Amino acid sequence: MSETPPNIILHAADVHKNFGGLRALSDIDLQIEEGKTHAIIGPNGAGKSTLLNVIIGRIPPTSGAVVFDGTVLTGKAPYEINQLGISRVFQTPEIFPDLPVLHNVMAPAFARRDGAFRINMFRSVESEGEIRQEAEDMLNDIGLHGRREDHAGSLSRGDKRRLELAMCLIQRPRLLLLDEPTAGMSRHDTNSTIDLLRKIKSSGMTKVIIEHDMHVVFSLADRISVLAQGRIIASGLPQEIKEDPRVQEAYLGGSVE
Ligand SMILES: Nc1ncnc2c1ncn2[C@@H]1O[C@H](COP(=O)(O)OP(=O)(O)OP(=O)(O)O)[C@@H](O)[C@H]1O
Repeated sequence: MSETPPNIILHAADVHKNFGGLRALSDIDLQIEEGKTHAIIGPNGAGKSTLLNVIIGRIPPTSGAVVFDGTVLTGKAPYEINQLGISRVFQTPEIFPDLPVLHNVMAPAFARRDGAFRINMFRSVESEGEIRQEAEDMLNDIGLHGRREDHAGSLSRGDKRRLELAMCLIQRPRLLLLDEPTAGMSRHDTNSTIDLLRKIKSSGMTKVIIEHDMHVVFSLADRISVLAQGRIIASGLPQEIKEDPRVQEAYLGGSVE
């Protein structure tokens, strides 16, 4: 009996991006399988953030296209791409610093339910028991429940990142893009974030993760693609990538562990 072919939920096809004379991305062909965690690794300046920005519509590619579940994303505005079910956790957390932590998580849950943010949303917050409960459960999962009444701006950098992750997860995206989700976190917080990301794996959410920390990469990734100087030099299972001499070479002769 033949195996069912994997469902490719995202395909970046023949993507190129030039910044003036600089070729930030060349010949990118990246296929992301539905339900998997796909890590993109590579040295500084390899083009990882540029690739993520092309996927979410923040940067138009010079040529090529990105297709999500049969829909061409290229040319769409970031909010349209978000409405298709793609969320991204940024390197610099995008939160509402003057609002309580709990309301930060409730806001995107309202947006998911209503399709857009409503100006006076928080007037009806207390009556929105279901959403409040969902947000509280999410804060419990992410370890921030004890801080729910504090202003988000007062959180540590690592906690702000976890809050932003909660804000993305509560939208229940089909594809979650994580740009160095554990940067700035202590080892303890990094490990709890790994645990949380593992936990949501069972929900079937597809994740693309950019990460420098190899402990995080090898704890989470089902597949890894390696970018170097704007090109994908290797793509495969974690063990294959670990043993690939081209990857070792791209990391300046260091070992990938
Ligand atoms: N807006 C921009 N204008 C001009 N050059 C840019 C721009 N954004 C990125 N670059 C350049 O494109 C190349 C790829 O950058 P990018 O930030 O995508 O790499 P990266 O792999 O994410 O690096 P890091 O791991 O350090 O975050 C770099 O040479 C960078 O200087």
